Amino acid sequence: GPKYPPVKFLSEKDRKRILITGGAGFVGSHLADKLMMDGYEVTVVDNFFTGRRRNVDHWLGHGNFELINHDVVEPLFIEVDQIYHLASPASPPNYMYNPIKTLKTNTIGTLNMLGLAKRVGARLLFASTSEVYGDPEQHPQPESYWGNVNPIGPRACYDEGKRVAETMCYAYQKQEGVDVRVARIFNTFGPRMHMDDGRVVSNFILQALQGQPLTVRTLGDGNCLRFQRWEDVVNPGEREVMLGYQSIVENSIPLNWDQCRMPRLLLALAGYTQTERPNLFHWMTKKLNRWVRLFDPSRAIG
Ligand SMILES: O=C(O)[C@H]1O[C@H](OP(=O)(O)OP(=O)(O)OC[C@H]2O[C@@H](n3ccc(=O)[nH]c3=O)[C@H](O)[C@@H]2O)[C@H](O)[C@@H](O)[C@@H]1O
Repeated sequence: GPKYPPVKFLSEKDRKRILITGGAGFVGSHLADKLMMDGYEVTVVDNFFTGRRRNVDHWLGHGNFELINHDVVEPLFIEVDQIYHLASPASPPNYMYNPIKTLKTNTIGTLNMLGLAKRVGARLLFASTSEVYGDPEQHPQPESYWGNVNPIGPRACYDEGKRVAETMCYAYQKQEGVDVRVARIFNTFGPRMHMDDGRVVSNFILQALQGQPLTVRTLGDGNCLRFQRWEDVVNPGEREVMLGYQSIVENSIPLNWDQCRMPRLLLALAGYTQTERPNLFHWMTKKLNRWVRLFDPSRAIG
């Protein structure tokens, strides 16, 4: 039979049934791996808009694993103990490709998953985003910051979709007693990201591999966008759900490199040295960079 990664044995009582929406996507599939290896029963739901079957195909046929081709905009009736609701395109070119669909996914899709959580009494974690802060007027942004979003701006379908989804989560908590968690995820990178994702890390890698200048944007004061590895998103997110931390958490652990340092490392990995190719950086320094979002890690690690 097929060879699967090693899976812990859990007794039937401990073997929670866990739904991951968007579970064939970049972050969702790493979460699926973690929960599978921890011995849980994992159901992945994905419509394969940006998710890929190959991200989870190493689990197909495993007794603890199920893959359902389903769009969360349609209601879903299954029996589960926990829900990780990650379904949504996350990179700007993807979510701006069909803004109405992005809105439906984050609003109707979230409503459906909250309805499911309410019916079966499941705890639900909603994957929100640093984009709820919009063009922040405060640096870094703590969870208590309300944000500064243009409701009709080019990113509004995603930003406002995630904002109303957060509102729905806490409405279902207050009115219906649904046990919710909201994690605001900041720029994440790692294996299984699309090469054409359009966000900065994959852009840098592509530029480095093609020997093109790396387009690095920095703030005048030397501050840069911060990144997190996928492990630093999946593990705290999982801990929040399993251990029952409550309230909104910026789901971030600071990584010791940022947008200023990362390009040098990528170039080294691509086999270049700066002396060989002195023009490999294209630094763009701006006095005030409204779009820069920096997380405040105190709550996530405190
Ligand atoms: O309109 C209202 O007045 C009511 O709206 C919701 O109730 P309801 O629309 O019946 O639906 P929920 O049970 O909250 O579920 C929301 C959605 O999730 C979907 N759902 C529900 C359960 C399920 O297992 N799966 C699933 O996809 C349903 O199709 C529904 O569209 C609220 O929960 C009620 O408090 C409110 O009174």
